[in-house]
Amino acid sequence: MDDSQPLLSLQHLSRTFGGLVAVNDVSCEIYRGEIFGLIGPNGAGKTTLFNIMTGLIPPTQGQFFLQNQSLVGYQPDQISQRGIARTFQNIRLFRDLSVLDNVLIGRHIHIPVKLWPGILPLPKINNWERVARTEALDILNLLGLGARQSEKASHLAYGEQRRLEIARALAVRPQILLLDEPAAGMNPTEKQELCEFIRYIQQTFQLTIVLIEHHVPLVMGLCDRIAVLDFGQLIALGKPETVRQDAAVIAAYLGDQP
Ligand SMILES: Nc1ncnc2c1ncn2[C@@H]1O[C@H](COP(=O)(O)OP(=O)(O)OP(=O)(O)O)[C@@H](O)[C@H]1O
Repeated sequence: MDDSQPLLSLQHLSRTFGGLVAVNDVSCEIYRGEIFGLIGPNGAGKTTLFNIMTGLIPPTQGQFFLQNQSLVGYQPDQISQRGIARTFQNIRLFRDLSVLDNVLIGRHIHIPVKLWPGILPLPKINNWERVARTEALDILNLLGLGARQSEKASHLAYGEQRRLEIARALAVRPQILLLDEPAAGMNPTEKQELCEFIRYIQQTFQLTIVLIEHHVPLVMGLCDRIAVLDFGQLIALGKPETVRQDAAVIAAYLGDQP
């Protein structure tokens, strides 16, 4: 693919809930390999935009494209198969399943239909399972969780659970990873480690990353470009140093930030 072309293109996306305009005519383009930040005050529409991009809710208006293919109307699993994976603001793990099984669940969207039981012989299915387990374990090892593979997810520390959520999203083999407030609930040291971790997975898995984050120093230090939403509208888009000095952004959001 030509890297001068956007990987993800949002075109005039809007979403209303009753009379409330949660996302209002948002257009922007995200390029391969970027770490792209999405910031804005509470209720600005950030998660709603993620929910649209992952097929959880349809936009009221507008389109979004992955490599020129419109994904409006696609279900979450179809979008995931095409390369967009996400984590959630509140950790959503299967707490009673093992660490490894949590990652395998992410991997299972790639089971080819022809491998479903009853269609192909058992050895083929077993082979697929073996490959899936090896890949899942590779991801866990890369994320420093390999030694914990058999433990229940609920036994992991908070920061480890966040990493496990990311491991599960990576098992989808995404091109784009959407992280919804990955630093929520972390102390300053953990936030610093998270920054390094995000850079590490971006390079190791050749990802494009879009992250929602309230911690401004983290976003400014980590992201290549930042989009700022306010009352559903895109009020600024650019490099961190440009966005930081934008009068509308300071008035809407940065004024009371550290
Ligand atoms: N399913 C829904 N039904 C009704 N209103 C909704 C729904 N989802 C979101 N909203 C409203 O849409 C607006 C945008 O919400 P959203 O969660 O996208 O904001 P946000 O920028 O992610 O906020 P935060 O930083 O607090 O997570 C809010 O006013 C919210 O109450």
